[in-house]
Amino acid sequence: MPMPFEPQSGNGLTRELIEVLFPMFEQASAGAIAVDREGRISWINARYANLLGIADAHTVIGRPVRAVIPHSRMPEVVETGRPLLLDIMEYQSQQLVVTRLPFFDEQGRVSGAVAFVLFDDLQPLTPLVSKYRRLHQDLLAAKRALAKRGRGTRYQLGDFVGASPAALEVKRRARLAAGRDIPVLLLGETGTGKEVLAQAIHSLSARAEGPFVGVNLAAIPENLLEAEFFGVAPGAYTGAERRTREGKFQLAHGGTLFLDEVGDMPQGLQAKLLRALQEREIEPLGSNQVVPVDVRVLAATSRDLAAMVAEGSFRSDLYYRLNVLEIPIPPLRARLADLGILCETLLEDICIGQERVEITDAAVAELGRHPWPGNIRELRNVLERAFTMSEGAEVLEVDTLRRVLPVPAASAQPQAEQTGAGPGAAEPEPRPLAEVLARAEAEAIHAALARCGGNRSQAARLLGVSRSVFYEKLARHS
Ligand SMILES: Nc1ncnc2c1ncn2[C@@H]1O[C@H](COP(=O)(O)OP(=O)(O)OP(=O)(O)O)[C@@H](O)[C@H]1O
Repeated sequence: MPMPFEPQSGNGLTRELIEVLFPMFEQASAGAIAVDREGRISWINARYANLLGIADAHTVIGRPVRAVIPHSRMPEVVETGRPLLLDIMEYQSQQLVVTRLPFFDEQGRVSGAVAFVLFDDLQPLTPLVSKYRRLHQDLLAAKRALAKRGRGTRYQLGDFVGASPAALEVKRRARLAAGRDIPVLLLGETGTGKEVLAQAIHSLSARAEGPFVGVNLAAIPENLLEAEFFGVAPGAYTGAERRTREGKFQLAHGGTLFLDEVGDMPQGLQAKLLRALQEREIEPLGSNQVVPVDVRVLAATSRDLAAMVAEGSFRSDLYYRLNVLEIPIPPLRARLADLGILCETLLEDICIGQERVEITDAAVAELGRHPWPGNIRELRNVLERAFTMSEGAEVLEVDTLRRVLPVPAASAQPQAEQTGAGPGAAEPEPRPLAEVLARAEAEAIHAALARCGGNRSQAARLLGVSRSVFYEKLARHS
């Protein structure tokens, strides 16, 4: 050993190539072997024999390669005449990365094959393998998202996570709602999953193949709402487009119209919406023609709509029209039994394409002490921040969560006061101004939401900003 390598004969290019490449490959590889056209070992170098734990290489010459290396694919190469350029082969507990090439005689017939072990352990390939896995998972996630978007929705009923009695009751009602073509009113604080449920009801309903169109009444300036709902006829007013602009009603024709924050609908529009629902037709702005529409309305609000009816700020006839079936969704603090499963599901989603992270029971219990004014949206946000801060740790611990949980409004005090240290003794670490401002803004938003029991219109008023500015900031910090 080593024995000279002598392919019995070869046709031009292949033989030349093998002659040029062979010494290089043999030197650079962790082992090399050759077989004849029957798949019997005709040559093996000392390094490979060593790697396979063969004390005397001569003892294997002439033996069928599979008798020595059970998972070898050399017989396949000599049979097909096709190379296997990159393969991972198991040998006992090892994984070997191998390349196998056939060689030919002058008549172009396969006369044998050579194989090189490129790596005898996968460690050097780890960055490549994990990048491949990440890309593969990203691709799967993108395909799933695309498939759902094709139907206009991203959520199914299974996406409303929870097994507490309260969560099961919500799902029972959602199934009931899906089976009947009636208006449904979803009641719940911000981030409790009203939109998740609305989409799930649509996906389960007979209108599933039709469009799902959502409109957030609190996020659209009042003067644009009517055009947004009913569309605009060509040249309806100075500066209006020449083409017809379709409103949400037309866009939702044959499907479902989801009216989010319906409690924020101005009185004028309430009357027009009621008419549209009763007559099943609409009149685009600037047009004197009515257009028939077939939509099923799902409405949602975080406000106390019954109280608004009692005080006269919401039309009672519209309220009864929308509220044929009511689905109250409890806030997260009222179904803490679901916290564990929610964390698990949300973390799975957050980690897509990256290493999976778990959460300890103690950390879940710590989360249970927070009031969650922003509900599941806020929980997701906290877990995302914890995941980022955990810097590759496999488990989220209590300490990491304490660092990212918003400080409850009542106990938010300067650090020096909390530690009892004198002035200047516990100076906070300077952070970039943008980060400090963003954190202060997020905390103010959470504190306002907590104070108003999740009612965003009230929270916006408390902070002295318009509803649309509040929504925009809420989305940024959620
Ligand atoms: N039960 C749930 N299971 C899993 N994820 C949920 C659940 N409820 C809400 N979420 C997640 O929380 C986020 C907010 O949900 P959604 O937009 O449906 O809430 P919402 O009640 O409509 O909020 P808003 O009133 O502010 O519009 C989404 O990322 C959603 O995926």
